[in-house]
Amino acid sequence: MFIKQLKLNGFRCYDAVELSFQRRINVFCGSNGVGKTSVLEAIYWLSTGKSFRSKRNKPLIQHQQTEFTVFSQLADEDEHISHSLGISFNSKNKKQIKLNHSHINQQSEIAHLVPVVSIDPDSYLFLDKPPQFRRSFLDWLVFHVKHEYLSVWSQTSRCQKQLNALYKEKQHQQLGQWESQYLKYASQLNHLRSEVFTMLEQRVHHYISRLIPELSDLVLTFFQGWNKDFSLEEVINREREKNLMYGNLNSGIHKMDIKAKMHHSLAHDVLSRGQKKLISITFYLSFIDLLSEFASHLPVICIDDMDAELDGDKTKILCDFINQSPHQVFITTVDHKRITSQLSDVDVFHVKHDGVIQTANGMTQ
Ligand SMILES: Nc1ncnc2c1ncn2[C@@H]1O[C@H](COP(=O)(O)OP(=O)(O)OP(=O)(O)O)[C@@H](O)[C@H]1O
Repeated sequence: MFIKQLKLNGFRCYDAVELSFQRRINVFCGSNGVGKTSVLEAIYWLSTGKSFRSKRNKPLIQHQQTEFTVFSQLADEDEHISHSLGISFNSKNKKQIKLNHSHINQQSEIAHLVPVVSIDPDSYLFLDKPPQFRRSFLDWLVFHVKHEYLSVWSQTSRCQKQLNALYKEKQHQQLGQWESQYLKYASQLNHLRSEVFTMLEQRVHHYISRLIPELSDLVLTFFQGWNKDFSLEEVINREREKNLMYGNLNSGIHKMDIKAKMHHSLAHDVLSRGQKKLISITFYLSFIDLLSEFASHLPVICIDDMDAELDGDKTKILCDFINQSPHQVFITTVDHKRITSQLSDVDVFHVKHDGVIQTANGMTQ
């Protein structure tokens, strides 16, 4: 599945724009602030219903407008249009998803149909971000790799909410029942996460040895959210008084993290910014590999500001990965010549001010 056509109305700086894409590599270039990232953001939004750079959706609505629409035609490998997908969002926070003219309630259905992986300036801070960021990253991967994830995750968070309410209200009677429900689902979720982490870890090491062999000593660990010397049941029993005192569950799967260490120090504290960016990229390349292997459809890849801060050799390795991959890829860059000379099968889009996009053959969209 790939994105053959994209129409944006009232999205960020785009009043109305219609773009046709080719199956492989599409590069958006232009000066700062002209709207390159916004195109990638729209593609990511289409799949996830979220922006990769804004926590809220309202800032995506063009100033002076009350709603935006992102519409796309999806094609199969033979380039035949197989789905038309339109998602609109308005200033009253109402989202409408239409797939082949039928209303869809669950964004997760679209995420399965057209998975999109975004590698953007936030992704490059993978090691510096708070644990929540790495947790979402791993959970997003588990969602695609393990089909039972969504139901286990929603049961776990339902039990956790209930438990937190009981701890807060100091309701001892029902605690045992909800703690054992929580334990059941949290253990399942922990198992799914730890299996996917092991797959991820193997691939990250593979990419580190290719991209940054000097960092091959990096040690990754899966922190499940509680002391590994005890079972979750033991921890919950030991911490019950504390949980009641603070009014919430202290340890559990909501504290999960991926820790990276170099020579016994946190990688975040000892690596250079460029090295941290490269390590981050290895996580995302591994993510793409696993999605390609397990998801029902090949993921579309968006890479924002691709070559910023990468030296020539590293940019070349990344270009080689893209050339060899079967994915549809969208890239933004300020100076396209540096990367397009190393990529094959590329369409270049020149993004100008005022939402005007020019294709290589001179057509203005
Ligand atoms: N809701 C909105 N309505 C109208 N314009 C907006 C809105 N949100 C952002 N913009 C503007 O859209 C423009 C495009 O921003 P975008 O981040 O896509 O640019 P870019 O080309 O990727 O820039 P850079 O190279 O600096 O990353 C910016 O000028 C921004 O101020």
